[in-house]
Formats: sequence, C-alpha cells, structure tokens
Amino acid sequence: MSQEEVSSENISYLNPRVFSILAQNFPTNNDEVAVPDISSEEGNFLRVYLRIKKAENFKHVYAINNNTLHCKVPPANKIVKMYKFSKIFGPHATQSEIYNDVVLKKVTKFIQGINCTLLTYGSSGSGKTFTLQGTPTEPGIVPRALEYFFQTLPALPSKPHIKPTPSGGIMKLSSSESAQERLTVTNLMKHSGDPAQHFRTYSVMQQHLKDNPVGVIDDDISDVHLSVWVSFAEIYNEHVYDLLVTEPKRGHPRKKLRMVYFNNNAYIKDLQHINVSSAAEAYFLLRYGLQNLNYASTAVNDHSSRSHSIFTIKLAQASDSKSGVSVSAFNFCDLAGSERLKKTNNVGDRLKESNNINASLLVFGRCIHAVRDSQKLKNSQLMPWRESKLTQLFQNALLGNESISMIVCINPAREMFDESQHVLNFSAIAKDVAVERQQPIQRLKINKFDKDSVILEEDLTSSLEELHNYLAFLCNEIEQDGLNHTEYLEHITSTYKKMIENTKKVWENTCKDVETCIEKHNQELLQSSTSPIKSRKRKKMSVVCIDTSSDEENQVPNKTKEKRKQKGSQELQKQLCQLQMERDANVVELENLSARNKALKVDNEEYQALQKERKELETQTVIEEDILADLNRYLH
Ligand SMILES: Nc1ncnc2c1ncn2[C@@H]1O[C@H](COP(=O)(O)OP(=O)(O)OP(=O)(O)O)[C@@H](O)[C@H]1O
Repeated sequence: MSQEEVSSENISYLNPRVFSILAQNFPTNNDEVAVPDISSEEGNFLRVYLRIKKAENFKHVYAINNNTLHCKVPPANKIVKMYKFSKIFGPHATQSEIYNDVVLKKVTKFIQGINCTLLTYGSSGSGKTFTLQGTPTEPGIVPRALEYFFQTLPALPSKPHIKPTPSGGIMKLSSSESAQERLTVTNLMKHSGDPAQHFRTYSVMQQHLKDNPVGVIDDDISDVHLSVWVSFAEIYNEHVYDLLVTEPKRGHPRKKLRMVYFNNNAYIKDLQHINVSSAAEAYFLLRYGLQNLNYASTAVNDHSSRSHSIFTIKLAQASDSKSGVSVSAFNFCDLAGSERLKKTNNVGDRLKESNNINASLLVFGRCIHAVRDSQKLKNSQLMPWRESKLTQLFQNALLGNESISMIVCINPAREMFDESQHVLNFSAIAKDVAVERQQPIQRLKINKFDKDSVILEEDLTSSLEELHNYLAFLCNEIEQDGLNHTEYLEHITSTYKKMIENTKKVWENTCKDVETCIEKHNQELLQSSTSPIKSRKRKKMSVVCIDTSSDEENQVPNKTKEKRKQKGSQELQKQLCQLQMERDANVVELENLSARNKALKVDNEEYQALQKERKELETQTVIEEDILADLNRYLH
C-alpha cells in the first residue's frame, strides 16, 4: 500500500503506544523485535557531557582523561576539584564528533518511538547555541540530526494524512485539512523575505554534512503512514511564545501562550506544529524561528540569547496491519546562559531578563537537586516543578521517563572561573540523577471471544478514552475560563462603581461651586447697591452669578445692572454647557459599560452551558464505565 492511501477506518483518534512501529524494523542481531532500552548502554543515569570552549592560555581547567576534569581553584591553585562526565569534549572537538557521540543513537531511538530531550546548559557566551545550531560551515547538532532523520526515513507523502494531537494521540486529517497544513510552511516562506537565500545557506551547510551518517530501516514499511512536524517555542521573561508565527501587526504584542496539563503532562496550548516533508523545510523553520528569538548584546556575549528556546521534531506513525500508532518527540532545548549581574553590567530590560533567566535556572537546579535527593534517600519530597515554565515542560523528562542528555558548556578563560565553577557544580548533581527504564509496550489485548465482542470492547474502550480526554480538556478550559471570567467580572464591576462614584462627586462639586458663586454674587450685588465705588472695583473680578435682586431693591443704574445680568448669565450658560458635555460623555461611558456588562452576561450564559455540558459528560462517562464493567464481567 502506498503512503498516499490511508484507510480511514483504521486510523482515528488513538492514543499511542510506547514504542513505534518502526522499532520493529530496525535490524537486530537475533531476529527478535527490537525493544529499545534507554538505559542499557547509558548506565542508569542522566548523561551529562562537557564541552570546553576554545580559549587562550587556560591552565587551571584540564581533562585528565575522557571523563574526568580537574579544576585548580585560583588564586593559589592549591585546591584541585574533580568533576566526572559521561564524556569530555576538549576545545578542539569538532561539531561532528559531538553529534556522533551524543546525538546519533538518540535519533535512532526517536525513530523507534522514544521521546528524547537534549539540553545545553552553561554560562552566557560558553558555546551553547554554537553547539546546538552551529553555523552554515560548521553545522551543529540540530541540522545534523535533521539531515540524518530525513535521510533514514522513507520518502514522505506530499501531504500529511495523520497529525499528532497536543495530548499525545494521533488524528486523521481530511484532504482539505491536509492541504491546509501544507499551506502553513508556504505562508511562512512568503513572510521570510528571501527564501532563495535560505536554500543557498542550506546547500552550503549540506556540503559540510556529506559525511553525516545515514540510518537504514531494513523491513518493508510501505503500509506505515508517517508524518513529521516541527514546533519552536521560546520562554522569555517567564512567558511562552511561538517562534513559528508571522510577525504581529505593528503595535500589537506577540501572543502569549498558556501551559496546560493533560494526564499530568504539561504542554503549550496553541503552539503550532508545522508539517515538514524534507530536511530543507525543517531547516528553514529552524532558521525562521531563530530570527524571531530574543537576542541582545551583553558584556560577555554580543549576540546573547535572552530566553530558553525549544525546537521540537515530532514523528507520527500509524499502520493498518501492525495495529497501533505512535508519536515520538525530540526536544532540543537551548537554555539561556546563567549570568553574574556584576560581570554582564546589565541594567533596565537586560537586568530584568537576567533576573528571570537566573530565577528559572535556579528552579531548574532545585528540581534536579530534589530528584537526585529523593532517589538517593528513597523518599518522595515535593519538587518545585510548577515554579517555572521550563521545569513544567521538562518534568516528565527530568523524572527519567524519556531519554534525556545534557551538554554542559564552559568557557575555561580565567576571568570566567566563577561561572564555570557554578556550572560544573550543577552538572555534578545532574549526573547523579537516575533515568528509569521505560515501560514495556502496552498492546490492545485481542480477545479469544467472538470477533464482534472484541470489536465492541475496543470501540467502547477507545470511545471511553476519548470521552475521558475530552472531559479533562473541558475541565481545564472551564477552570481557566472560570478564573478569567471571575477576574474580569470583578474588574469590570469595580471600574463601573468607581466611574459612578466619580461622576456623582464631580456633579456634586460642580453644583456646590455654582451655588457658592450665586451666593457670592448676590452678596456683591447687595454691597454694590450700598457702595457704588466698591462695586466698580469688584467688577474686575470674574464671578459667575445669577442676579436675583428685584428692581426696587437695586439702587444701581438700570444699564449697569442689565450688563451685569447678561455677563453673569452668559458665563453661567458656558459653565452649564460644559457640565452638560461632561455629563453627556459620562452617559456615553456608562452606556459602554452597560454594553460590556451585557456581553459579560452572555459570556456567563456560555459558561453555564459549558458547566452543564461538563455535568452531562460526567454522567455519560459514568454510564459508559458501567457498561464497560458489565461487558468485561460478561466477557471474562
Ligand atoms: N567551540 C567553539 N568553536 C568556535 N566558536 C565558538 C565555540 N563555542 C562558542 N563559539 C563562539 O562564541 C560565541 C558565543 O557562543 P554562543 O552564542 O554559542 O554562546 P551561548 O552559550 O549560546 O551564549 P548565550 O547564553 O549568551 O546565548 C559565538 O560567536 C560562537 O560562534
């Protein structure tokens, strides 16, 4: 069967099993199904590698063998500290050596269906980005992995038929959805300025990847449907952004994304996963995202990343004959550099970034510490995963449920000694973290009873799972919306109250002013009628008044009295006009607020409807669970 033909009955919204279909097709020594073991050849601990950046005249840091680093503590150089690593790469190590030793096997595991994470950690300017991305002439780990990955896979269909869901399942795409998915890359290319330039850079890089190894999949996998997706996220100042979106319109801020939980796994809601069919396309998206990253010049690196970035490749696999689907992800995470505020001389925005970077790295360190301690002491202490976005995302990997490695980068220059010490101490703790063995494959049990019952049981299990998933999703949404809704309602009500109080106060004050003026003017008029000289002097004062005195009482000449009356009433008129305008503006504002209030009521109704739907779903779930239990009892 060709990649283009997919039978819609067999692929639906399914949850993946742990290992992929392709895992069965990698050559093995003894014809057994290859069940990859993430811990066997790596020992049971997190793999931590060290890369020492090129630097001149450094003598206090040196590797005594492939795994051990000695560090003389200045100024006396008498104390020597020793650090152990999975492997140390000295200043002359090439990009390809690092890729082959650290990443190559992981890409194979990734194709076999295992989730993999690779982090680079180190102080600012120590070479993290260089190690991951490299340059067109010295390509780093990510472009090398992409090249290997796409050369190992069979040719992909021109349009994807399956897509991973955010919760880790797979959905089947209709032909229009499939076409729509392909449009996303084309649109980004249109927005990227000069796509030809990009492909020129790519071909320069490819020239330097001629010796990159290629994997082989022996078996016939023509009935396995494959699709590849990439995403690129940035965590900047503790906010998450999608790097693969077109720039927002001028004056519009970038959209902040939310972290949500599904089955205790955090994922970034609304982060785009873009379908790619070749290494060239994936490399284009990588470069596109890198352009959108936050960089700035600091005293230690003139092109310093001010955020953590996570480039993810997802492989979705579905087979009609081999039963089941699989989704695996490979995360490449470039952590922002830890920095000493004194050394970087940061102020203003840079200082705020530094504080956020250091704070999230601190939580990262505390989590690693807590995992290590709880493993050593065999206790289950509370871990501060939720204190930073970074640790929320990598909780599962750091708990040992994925294949995870870290490349620690240091700049061995004398003036960077303090930073390097800090990084090395951190890596010593990280290296102690145990990685647990992954769970064996969970297959759907095929029953010995008649075929219809088996199908019914499978259908029911799958629909129940869907129902559970949807319920969890709905609960999450309701929780989030409920929070926003209440906050918004409170905000609008308090604004409303404040505005009404303000309007009242302004109106009362104005009325008081007018009354005082009238009183004053009347007194003046009374005085001027007894003393004409005084009244002439006072004429210069600007007093707004209403003349209430009668002709008989008034002793001033009629003309002067008439003029005063006119002037007084003109000014009063003016003031009244102004007040009228103010009141009109307030009325408009109040109308606006009423409209917003009405909208909120509509929102509220929708909220209530959602709650109702949730209740119905809960009832339905209970009923379906009962049916399933009955069925199970009947079957077994
Ligand atoms: N091993 C290396 N060989 C050659 N150049 C290197 C090496 N490591 C780093 N560099 C160069 O050093 C400079 C800083 O490196 P890089 O930007 O990768 O640091 P970083 O750790 O990512 O810093 P930040 O955390 O501030 O972003 C870059 O110009 C990079 O090309």
